[in-house]
Amino acid sequence: MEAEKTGRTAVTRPEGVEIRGFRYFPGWLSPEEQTALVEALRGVAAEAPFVQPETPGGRKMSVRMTSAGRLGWVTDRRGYRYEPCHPVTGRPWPPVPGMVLDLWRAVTGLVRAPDCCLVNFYGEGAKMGLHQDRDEGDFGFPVVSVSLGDEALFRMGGTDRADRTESVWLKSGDVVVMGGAARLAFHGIDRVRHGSSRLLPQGGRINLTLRVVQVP
Ligand SMILES: O=C(O)CCC(=O)C(=O)O
Ligand SMILES: [Fe+2]
Repeated sequence: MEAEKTGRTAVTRPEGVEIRGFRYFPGWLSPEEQTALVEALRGVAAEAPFVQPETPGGRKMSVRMTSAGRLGWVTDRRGYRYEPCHPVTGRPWPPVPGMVLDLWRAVTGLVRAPDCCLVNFYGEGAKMGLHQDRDEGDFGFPVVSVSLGDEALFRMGGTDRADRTESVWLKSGDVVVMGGAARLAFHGIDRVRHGSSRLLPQGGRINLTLRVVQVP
């Protein structure tokens, strides 16, 4: 167990377990940290409103998205890519909240900060199909995912779409690191148990995905 100084109190972080190369840290964030993070994300969404994007094939995604950081992940008819500005406001994305950068450093041990903090919002019935994260320029850096709010069934596979998969219910405060062999592993959210958490007053789930996009 690793104790980390957060200013007022020393927080004990879970060690994590390995599932098919994914590193899973149940309960990384305390309830107080989760509340503070939601507050910080309200600030992000006020500057960069959530949009319900379209896939390159023209289908509306069920998840709503926004980003923080130097680059934001977007999708529309022109394809999946990273952009320096919000697609509707045209303004640069707001900075990644400090506590998210702290989490990235603590869980990865990396000095290099992520370029993108993608914020996914799952309302009732939203899900995300099995996919790989492969729009980044360097797969040597891990992807870190943070879950807040309602529980979600997270499916983890291998680098081939047909590989066997294993699923866990991600809960509020859980962190998953996709690095090494799992960096290009298929993953997705099959379903969310709407109303299973009280973190968000109206229910729903927020997922943050932190990525290094462009090196250097
Ligand atoms: O919501 C999640 O837990 C996964 C999100 C994800 O895989 C992505 O945004 O690429
Ligand atoms: Fe992903």
